Amino acid sequence: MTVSAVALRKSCVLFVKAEQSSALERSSDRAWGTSPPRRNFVFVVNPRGANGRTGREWNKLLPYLRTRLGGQHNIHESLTSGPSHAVDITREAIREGADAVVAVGGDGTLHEVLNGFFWAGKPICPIDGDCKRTTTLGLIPLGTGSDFARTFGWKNDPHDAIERIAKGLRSKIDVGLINGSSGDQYFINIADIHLSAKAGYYSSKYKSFGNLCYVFGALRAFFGHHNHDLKIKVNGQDWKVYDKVTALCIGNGRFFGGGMEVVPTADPTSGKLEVVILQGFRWYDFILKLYKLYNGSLLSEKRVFSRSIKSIEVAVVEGKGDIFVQSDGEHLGFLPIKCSVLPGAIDFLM
Ligand SMILES: Nc1ncnc2c1ncn2[C@@H]1O[C@H](COP(=O)(O)OP(=O)(O)OP(=O)(O)O)[C@@H](O)[C@H]1O
Repeated sequence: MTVSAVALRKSCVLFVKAEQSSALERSSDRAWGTSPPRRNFVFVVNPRGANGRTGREWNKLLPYLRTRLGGQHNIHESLTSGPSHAVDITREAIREGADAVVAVGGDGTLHEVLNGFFWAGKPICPIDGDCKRTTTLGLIPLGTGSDFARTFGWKNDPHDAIERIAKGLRSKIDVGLINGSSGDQYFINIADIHLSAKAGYYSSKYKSFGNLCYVFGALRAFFGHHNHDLKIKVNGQDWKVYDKVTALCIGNGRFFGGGMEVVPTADPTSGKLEVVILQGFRWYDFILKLYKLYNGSLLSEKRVFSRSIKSIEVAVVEGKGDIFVQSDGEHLGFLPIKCSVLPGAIDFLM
């Protein structure tokens, strides 16, 4: 997707201006020789997230954030102007030497900020060339679903998030890399294929209904849905055919669709991804088994298969068959895809 050059220029100027003042603040810290260096935190805010709630909450939150974090941090605020803008803001911030880039919004915003940590298949380095100095990824979950935060038991509560940021605890977490029809894409939560991806595609059209968007999206995806035979290659071994696949989920995180625990064994610090394959499901199975999706017991179902992987390739067995693919709730295109884990690729503020 293209980004408005004007909007991008504006965001860069905003960051550069704040950088100049922070450089001054840093030198005065050093002159006194007492305080630790101030840290540059860039907050990438999607004002349209959660149907505009993110922007409204952020405006109320910013004065508190400045009070709580302003003593040790330079706070840089950057609002997105449209889809993909968060990718560009993040790349610019890392090149300028930001200590942390914090996504403020839902999983879509987090996904874009994550993708801003990479360029041409490699992590982005600061302009001064010091690639050992890593930028940390942070999150203030304020989206419709905010599903990645659920893996850590976090709520959509921005004050909790600010406390976590203030504590500054960091942990290395894994990232998934997908190579498909849209080129390289990184994901932090779940990549999924077929029915759930189609439901995600449609639910994005109903975000104005809040969490109900997932119900409407699922209902629309069921119309004309057929389970499909897929061939799958795990960890570079031989292709194996899985018949009547309803959905296939590759989890770094555990939840999607506004709280469905579809990959209950996923752990973003494990160095692996967990794959869950649902086979032969009919529409009424979802009604009967919906509670299992919400209480994390789906793996007890006979037609649900799960395993840990380092890499996976998925393709249709015959013909083209437009099988939807999404990652972190964002539509990515259609099969085939290759996917692998990048263990500990990101420093994350926990
Ligand atoms: N200024 C903007 N105007 C319109 N869309 C935007 C803007 N900035 C970002 N976006 C797009 O909004 C989409 C959704 O954002 P986000 O994920 O923050 O909220 P959400 O969809 O409500 O939450 P969740 O993904 O957790 O359900 C993203 O895919 C992003 O590309």
